[in-house]
Amino acid sequence: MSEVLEVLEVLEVLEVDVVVVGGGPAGEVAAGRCADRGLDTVLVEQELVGGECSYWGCIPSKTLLRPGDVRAAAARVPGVGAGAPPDVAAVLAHRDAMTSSWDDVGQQRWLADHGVRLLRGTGRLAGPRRVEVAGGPAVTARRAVVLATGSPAVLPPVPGLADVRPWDNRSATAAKEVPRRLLVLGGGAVGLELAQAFRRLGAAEVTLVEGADRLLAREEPFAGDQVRDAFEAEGIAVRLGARLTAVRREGSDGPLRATLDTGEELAADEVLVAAGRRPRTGDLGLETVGLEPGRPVEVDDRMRAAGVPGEWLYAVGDCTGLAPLTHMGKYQARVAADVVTGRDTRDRASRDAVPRVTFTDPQVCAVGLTAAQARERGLTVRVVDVDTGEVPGSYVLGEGLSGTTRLVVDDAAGVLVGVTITGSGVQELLHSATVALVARVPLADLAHAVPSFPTVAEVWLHALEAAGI
Ligand SMILES: Cc1cc2nc3c(=O)[nH]c(=O)nc-3n(C[C@H](O)[C@H](O)[C@H](O)COP(=O)(O)OP(=O)(O)OC[C@H]3O[C@@H](n4cnc5c(N)ncnc54)[C@H](O)[C@@H]3O)c2cc1C
Ligand SMILES: NC(=O)c1ccc[n+]([C@@H]2O[C@H](COP(=O)([O-])OP(=O)(O)OC[C@H]3O[C@@H](n4cnc5c(N)ncnc54)[C@H](O)[C@@H]3O)[C@@H](O)[C@H]2O)c1
Repeated sequence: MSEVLEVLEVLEVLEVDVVVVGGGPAGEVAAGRCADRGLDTVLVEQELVGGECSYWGCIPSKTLLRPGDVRAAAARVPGVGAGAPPDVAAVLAHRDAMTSSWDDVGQQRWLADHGVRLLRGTGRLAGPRRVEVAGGPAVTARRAVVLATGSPAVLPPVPGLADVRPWDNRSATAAKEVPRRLLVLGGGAVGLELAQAFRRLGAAEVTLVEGADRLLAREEPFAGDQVRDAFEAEGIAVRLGARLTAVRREGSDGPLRATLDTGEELAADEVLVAAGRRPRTGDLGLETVGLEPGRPVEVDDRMRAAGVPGEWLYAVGDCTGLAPLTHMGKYQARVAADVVTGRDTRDRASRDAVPRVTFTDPQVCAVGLTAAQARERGLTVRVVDVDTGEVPGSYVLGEGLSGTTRLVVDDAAGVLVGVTITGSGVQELLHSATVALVARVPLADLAHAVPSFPTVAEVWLHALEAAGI
């Protein structure tokens, strides 16, 4: 691998079939699939191959949540109990192992195994089909350039916030210790997962501030309500419809003092900003191909950038602004690579069939549209709700498990357009809903997909019965 890099670095101009800019999950998959199909492919990455997900996103956050999840699950089983509090040093050491201590040698090996050449540096478009790499060669793509530059965290313009060394997802997921008092700004997936992870790892005070009037504002309203109830029950304070108006730190290393627009004053040791993401397209040379820097790269259903003639520019993952999730970026990358390699594939999922799991306890799993989103699109839908906990499969997992399973039914078409499942440890149930939705399985046929006894999947039986099937 290093030999290849050295060769690439001495060349000033390189011509290949495909250049992928950004080696997160989306870029890696795009590059790997193009190379697997025989295209000469270069991947340009300025930091670590593996991107946000592997080092500061999905993997460390799920690793930090896992000890609390296991203890909560054990606490629900009579005669077992939660056991001793987690050994934080061991948990953090495991997190380090799961992120390969922020070293991408394993990912480099993966690229090499697939025949992808890695070019380390910042890539920038320089007109059609051309990518300049800072400190390296300019690369011309005979067939395609794929943008996969991801998204950094947004820092809201709260007076004082930028000066108090706020945590973002990177500082939080790479934390060396658990703060005693943590203030979390934002009640989306990042804020919720990390608030619960740190609380369950021993943070004495966690306060979460959300500007909207509910948590997980894009999901069914009951989902955010159930998470809030669970958070408050385990000592996480939740402030809804509230905004930070000022933050300051006492001395250079002292505690934080935050003021909310409600007048409430909060003290904390760290503040985690989890207020959303923006596409990393500000300094990517988009203007050299007629696109606006800083905006999401809009794509069609072949993942081709809209408004760029010649069908050579593609975008996948968070930088498209479509569905900022690893699995969706990887899906879009498979579509893009298929199109680049001459297959007739279109994106059928990124707008209407996005599966999503917020890994809190209770988890919030959803695919497709909420009832409100379906109605906004002019669909006439019916909502069917049943209790996720009221099945024998749930009783045997432990006591007190509850949640809601909601089907959003389009009766005219006889299919589901949305499913939400809340409950503890229900993540693996979601894919059954995704299959039903994407394949547009008629509701009448779903009655013949028999869930095993005693599994939580029997909630499908109850839901279909409630739907009159
Ligand atoms: C705390 C947290 C938890 C998350 N948990 C989940 C989860 O459980 N499940 C899930 O599906 N999603 C999760 N996500 C979202 C997920 O991390 C992102 O959707 C995913 O990483 C996006 O992949 P990507 O390849 O588009 O971009 P990224 O992962 O951001 O990768 C982009 C890469 O491009 C590189 N790059 C950028 N610009 C350039 C340039 N000009 N030249 C060269 N290289 C460049 C960057 O260095 C980076 O490596 C989480 C996010 C966060 C913050
Ligand atoms: N489990 C998962 O799959 C997972 C986990 C983490 C992140 N992600 C992905 O990453 C994306 C980004 O997550 P996120 O949680 O950072 O963003 P988000 O957009 O989902 O949520 C941000 C929240 O912060 C609130 N907010 C913004 N500015 C605020 C302010 N000044 N004061 C108070 N509240 C404010 C917003 O109302 C919103 O509810 C998500 O959309 C998701 O796709 C996924």
